[in-house]
Amino acid sequence: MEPQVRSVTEHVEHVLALVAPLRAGTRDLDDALGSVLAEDLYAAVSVPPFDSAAMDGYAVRSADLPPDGSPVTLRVTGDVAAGPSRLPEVRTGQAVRIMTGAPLPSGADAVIPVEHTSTGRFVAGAPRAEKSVTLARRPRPHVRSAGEDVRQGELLAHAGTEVTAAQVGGLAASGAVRVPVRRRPLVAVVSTGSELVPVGSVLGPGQITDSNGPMLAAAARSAGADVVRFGPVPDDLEALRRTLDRAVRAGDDGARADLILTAGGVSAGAADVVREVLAASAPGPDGGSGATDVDVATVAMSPGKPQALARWGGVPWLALPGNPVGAYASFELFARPAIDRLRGESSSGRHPVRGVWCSESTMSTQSGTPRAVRLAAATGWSGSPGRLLVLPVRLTPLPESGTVAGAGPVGVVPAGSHHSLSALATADGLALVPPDVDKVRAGDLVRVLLLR
Ligand SMILES: Nc1nc2c(c(=O)[nH]1)N[C@H]1C(S)=C(S)[C@@H](COP(=O)(O)OP(=O)(O)OC[C@H]3O[C@@H](n4cnc5c(N)ncnc54)[C@H](O)[C@@H]3O)O[C@H]1N2
Ligand code: MOO
Repeated sequence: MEPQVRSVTEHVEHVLALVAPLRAGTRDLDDALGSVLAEDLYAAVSVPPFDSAAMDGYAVRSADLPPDGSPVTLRVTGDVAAGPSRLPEVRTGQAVRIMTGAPLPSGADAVIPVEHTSTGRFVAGAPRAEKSVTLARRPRPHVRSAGEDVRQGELLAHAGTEVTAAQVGGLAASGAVRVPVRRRPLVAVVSTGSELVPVGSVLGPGQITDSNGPMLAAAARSAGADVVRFGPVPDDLEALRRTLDRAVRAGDDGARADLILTAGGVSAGAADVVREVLAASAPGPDGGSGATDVDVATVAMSPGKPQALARWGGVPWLALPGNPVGAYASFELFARPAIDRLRGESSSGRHPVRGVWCSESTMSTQSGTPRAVRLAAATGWSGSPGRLLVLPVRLTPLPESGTVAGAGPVGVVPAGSHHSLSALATADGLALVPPDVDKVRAGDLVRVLLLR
């Protein structure tokens, strides 16, 4: 099974072909935060639903106020607070006390803020004492018209976008109760390698802590997935097959996973057991699932070169390399887009790398997906000719006299080597340097995938 040599963009296409959006259902608005809308949402009611006061003050008829701005004294005939059951009417020569957000009584067409009247201010909790008020016409009526903010039937949110906290407010005000969303994908994360021990174990000779498992699980959660973690699994064919069979049924009551992510064992080593399992794609002796749609690739990126895709027991499987920075870079470039697609996010064309080659837009604003921005390099560094270099970088202030057109006040410097876990841990972003760039010079604009 010779690996296919391909670009990052080509590999993304293969990844996206492996997964399809999950079934849509509905969810209470209170539980919808972070879910992706399965349909466009329209306002069920207008906001505000009625004409209302934009200030605490007096509701008046503007026909009673002299156009030249001279003061007039009106009889105060009633109160209207926010959320009243009965509305007084404002007749000629009358004014009614009104609080911000309260419905405008019939007859009135303007609100005069209390601080611009003879009353001066309202005392919280004190009943109305004033019999009359002296006030004058103001430049603005301080009335919010019904539907001024949102009109009933107006498009509020697009299918394929993630529900944000701010959006929950708008949706609630516009009458949303249950919203059409897709469920969270269930991702099984499997670490492989006989040298690995779980977090918290005392290290024996030659052993290291499994850091990819917790890292990929956290990354998948940050992408909006539920996660079940397996391993670390030793480099043993049958142990890996058994774990993959369990991963297929990772959910509560054996519900199927939507995606399997493995880390490690995918290159050319004698103990690269993932490659071995993929090569022996028939079901195992114990009747396990077996791999189908096997696709082993050498992707033109650094780190993260060896990759494989398959299905195990029908579940899409992304086999990522073991080197921690390569595993993380692979997550951002391949696994996150796969999770986005399962969630029904309309992120195609906004992929941080596909975007580089497919459009001239400089920023991806897709919610849930780290944003790709263009920032100036504050120092120079070497590229990785023929491969996309994924380099952990830190943000740094640029010198005042920036000479680069389009550069902001912030630039980037390498956080360390592209193989260093400490560089990744301290990075603010990943610089994505295209394969045709052999040297990045100070001042060059580079695409950066922001991580925080
Ligand atoms: N002869 C060749 N050797 C290698 C090639 C190659 O093309 N020819 N490619 C190299 C590249 S590039 C990478 S990347 C690695 C990827 O190899 P694997 O995916 O098989 O990863 P492992 O060998 O299992 O591990 C690599 C490295 O990462 C450490 N690791 C693995 N899993 C974890 C984990 N869960 N937590 C922390 N660290 C982990 C592992 O100990 C190794 O040091 O292959 C190169 N070799
Ligand atoms: O692809 Mo490997 O992750 O270059 O080190």
